[in-house]
Amino acid sequence: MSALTVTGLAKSYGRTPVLTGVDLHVPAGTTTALLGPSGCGKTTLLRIVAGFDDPDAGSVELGGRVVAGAGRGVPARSRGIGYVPQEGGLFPHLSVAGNVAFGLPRRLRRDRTRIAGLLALVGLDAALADRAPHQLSGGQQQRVALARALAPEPSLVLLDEPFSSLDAALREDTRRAVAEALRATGATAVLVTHDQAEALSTADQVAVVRGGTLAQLADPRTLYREPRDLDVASFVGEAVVLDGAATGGRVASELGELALGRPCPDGPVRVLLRPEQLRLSAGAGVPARVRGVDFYGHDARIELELASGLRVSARTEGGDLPAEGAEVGVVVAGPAVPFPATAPGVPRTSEPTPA
Ligand SMILES: Nc1ncnc2c1ncn2[C@@H]1O[C@H](COP(=O)(O)OP(=O)(O)OP(=O)(O)O)[C@@H](O)[C@H]1O
Repeated sequence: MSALTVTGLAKSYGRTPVLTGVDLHVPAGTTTALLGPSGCGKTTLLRIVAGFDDPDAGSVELGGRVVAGAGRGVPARSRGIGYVPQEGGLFPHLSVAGNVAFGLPRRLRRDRTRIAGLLALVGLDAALADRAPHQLSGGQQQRVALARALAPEPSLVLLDEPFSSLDAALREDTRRAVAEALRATGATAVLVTHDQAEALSTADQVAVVRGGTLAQLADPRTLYREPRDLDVASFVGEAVVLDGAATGGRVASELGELALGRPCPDGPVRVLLRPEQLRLSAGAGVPARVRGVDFYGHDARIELELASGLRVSARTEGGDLPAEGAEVGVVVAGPAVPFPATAPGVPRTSEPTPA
């Protein structure tokens, strides 16, 4: 498996710039998720890496070899890249074994042990080997597609929204099986997704694509806890954003005096909290009115209205939930992350309701 390095990559379609200078390094044996809203250029980036499209500028290096840019263009078939498309793309006239064998060198195509090993790798029983693709669930089809992509031991595996057509339960199982198979083979992989939970839970690092470039490249925990700006913060999870005044590493805010997660100059500041940091407490904390309760089973999202009319979200375990209209106390756990008071594009959790 090889490291992937993308440098200064640019691509326009007609006069519309799609990628405007992407720098990305994926260390060998790790998985990077490309996360971004629809139309931000994730697939375009993946297609250039795969060799299906050429960049206008910049380069792609695989294992230290330039495969695109700088006057070079190694054809897709010679890059040693495995590709898993959105919906499997299995050959309908071949059995599961036939599909997986397609990825193997000719001399190994009849090796049932090898094929069973690849199916086991993606969590599938060898008994499925003789089925046709249409006799499999969507999740099983995606696992077969991954087994086929891994069969030739590619230098890099690209997965283009591989779980997007699956329903929630199947999606989670398939995602986990794919992540385990990638880890077990030491694959270098790039996963395109617009699902932040999928990106955070699957990848070693997440690249947030915004405006044709990378807004941030970081490991999942850093990205969630220390986003570069409030736009990234709200893209990778729900954000509670408050204005306040910082003094000596603490900030006075509408949710009381909060500790700051990193140093910032004294003065006006805008801070980020996550809804799971807001704890409801009877008889303690800052008073708030419950304006909505979304019950999800394992947890619940409580919409709270603060004294100023600002609405914020709390995430709590799904057990003892307050009634709508109830007055509760809010206590904040853990530090707030400071941003400049003038941070652009600030996504307030909710605008204050008019008086
Ligand atoms: N072959 C093409 N010709 C013209 N425009 C294109 C072409 N391919 C993509 N685009 C445009 O480039 C932009 C980026 O598309 P791309 O498919 O890379 O986005 P994406 O982030 O993968 O989106 P999604 O999550 O919806 O798949 C879009 O505005 C799209 O309409």
